[in-house]
Amino acid sequence: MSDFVSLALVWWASFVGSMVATLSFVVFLGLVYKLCIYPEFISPLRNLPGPKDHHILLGQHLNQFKSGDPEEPYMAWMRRWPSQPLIRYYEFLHGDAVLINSPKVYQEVMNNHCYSFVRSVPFRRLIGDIIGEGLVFAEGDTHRVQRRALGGLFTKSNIRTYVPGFNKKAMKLVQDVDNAARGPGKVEIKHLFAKVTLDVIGIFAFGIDLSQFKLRDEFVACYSSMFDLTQYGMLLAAVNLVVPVRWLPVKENNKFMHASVRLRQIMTEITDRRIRDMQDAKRCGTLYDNEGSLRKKDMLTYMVETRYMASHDPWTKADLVEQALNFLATGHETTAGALTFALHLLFQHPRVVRKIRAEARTASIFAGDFNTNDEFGGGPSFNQVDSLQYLDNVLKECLRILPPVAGIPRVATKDVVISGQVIPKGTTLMPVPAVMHHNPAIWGPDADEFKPERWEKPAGGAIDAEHYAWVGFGHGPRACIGRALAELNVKIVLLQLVMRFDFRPVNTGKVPVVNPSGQLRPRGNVWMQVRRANAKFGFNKETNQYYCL
Ligand code: HEM
Repeated sequence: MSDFVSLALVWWASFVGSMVATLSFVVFLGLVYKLCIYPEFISPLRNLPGPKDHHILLGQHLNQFKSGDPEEPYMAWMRRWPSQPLIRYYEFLHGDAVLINSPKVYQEVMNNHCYSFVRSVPFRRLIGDIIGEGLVFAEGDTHRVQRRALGGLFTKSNIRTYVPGFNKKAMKLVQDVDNAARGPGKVEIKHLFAKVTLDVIGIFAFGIDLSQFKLRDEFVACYSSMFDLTQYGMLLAAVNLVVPVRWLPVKENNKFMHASVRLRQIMTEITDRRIRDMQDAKRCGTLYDNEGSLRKKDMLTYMVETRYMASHDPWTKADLVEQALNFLATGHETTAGALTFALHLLFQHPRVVRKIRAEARTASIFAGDFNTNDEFGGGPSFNQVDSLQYLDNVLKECLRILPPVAGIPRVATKDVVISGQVIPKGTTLMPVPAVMHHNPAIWGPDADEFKPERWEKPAGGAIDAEHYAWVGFGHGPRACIGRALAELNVKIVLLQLVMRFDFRPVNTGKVPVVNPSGQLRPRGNVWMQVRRANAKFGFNKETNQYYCL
């Protein structure tokens, strides 16, 4: 009997041993195929140009993390192959990825074949907890339905109705900056802009003055915990792109998850209260005005009425919370980034500042002494802001030089042919706005220079023809839904500040940014010296325009 048992044990051990050996051999063969044979000899992308300095397992993830800037490696590849529309690189375990490097490819991916691609898993891991499961992560038909449901809120004609509220918030900002101008003479703009853009989103999306309820400061603190990462926090975020590690009980993760939970708590409270108030108002017959329109016009009220209270296919309360979080994050972070980079850039180009002031003066937007008799009144009207062509060019140029969105990767859900090239299912396509915006093959040898005048080219010039070369707000069915709101907000705030103050960056040159990140977020504070402007205006009778000295 004991002989039989030991025989059986020996047999079992050798069986397990040979199974392990076979399995290891199969895994080894699989890895050889995945890491060498498929990418080098079989992948339809094998003949595309691209960098070869990747890590054998981590692909370009390691170089991207080490570069210290979410755009830097892509920019280097664009500079090396400026005329190649597609540049191939590797992700984790030699997963195929392609950088979009021409307006035509951008158009085909983001417009013509938009729904053949979905957001990538690493991108969802990077920001999903922060921005919520709303429109940004909806796919296919769900995306089409949500976009249709919300699109009407973002039209220019609706946005213009918010101008008085936005002006009020911009004036509050002016007061804060003026306190700094009369006091320490310097001001930290990143957090100041985060506050004003949150205030604006509060009015537009929730019909609430967030600053009054002290919610704004709590939101700023939550976003700061999630975005302003320490070196170790950035390392965790980078590892999390490849393997999920948010569950690890370390300080950085706890801080991140605490902020994520708190954001949802606050938003759930706001949504709960709004639903209750609207149900009460409906019972009392006060939900609508005499014309049958909702009395409150903000986005949350609209979503509760049209989607939560809908009899057909309603959204749940959790859906509303995720959508609201989506707009809170996408709306304020990008706009605050745009403002921070624009102000920093503008005041390194005094000539541009003078032209903005002269144009505003010509459009009768005056900067008076706001402590006594403020000629701005409540601020410029929508039509006044809309008429400022030079300011519009400046904004386009700011967003060209420093686009706040660093890049949102897509993954092909089936084989797609783009620009004659087969893109196999599962390939990551990477649109990086800065890559499109700095390519000398598209913009010419002065691609890196800040020149708002380049937008004055007559219609039909190179830039018009290359519509998809400027992608600050994206294009196609997934283009930025908040563009009109963002442009108006940035222009109003910039005008108010540029007309009243002279700034000077404490540190000139490139602002260091957080990495990894889907957006360009300054790392640390951004300080500017500030004093009240003493701009002098003159009037040119020949051109019938003001000029600024
Ligand atoms: C200067 C400020 C802004 C910039 C530069 C910007 C840029 C962008 C870009 C480039 C995209 C397209 C991303 C892609 O490739 O898929 C996008 C999408 C989006 N943006 Fe903005 N954005 C700004 C402000 C806003 C504002 C104010 C809101 C809302 C209040 C907003 C809401 C969204 C949403 C929801 C999407 C996803 C749209 C979809 O997938 O259908 N953004 N934004």
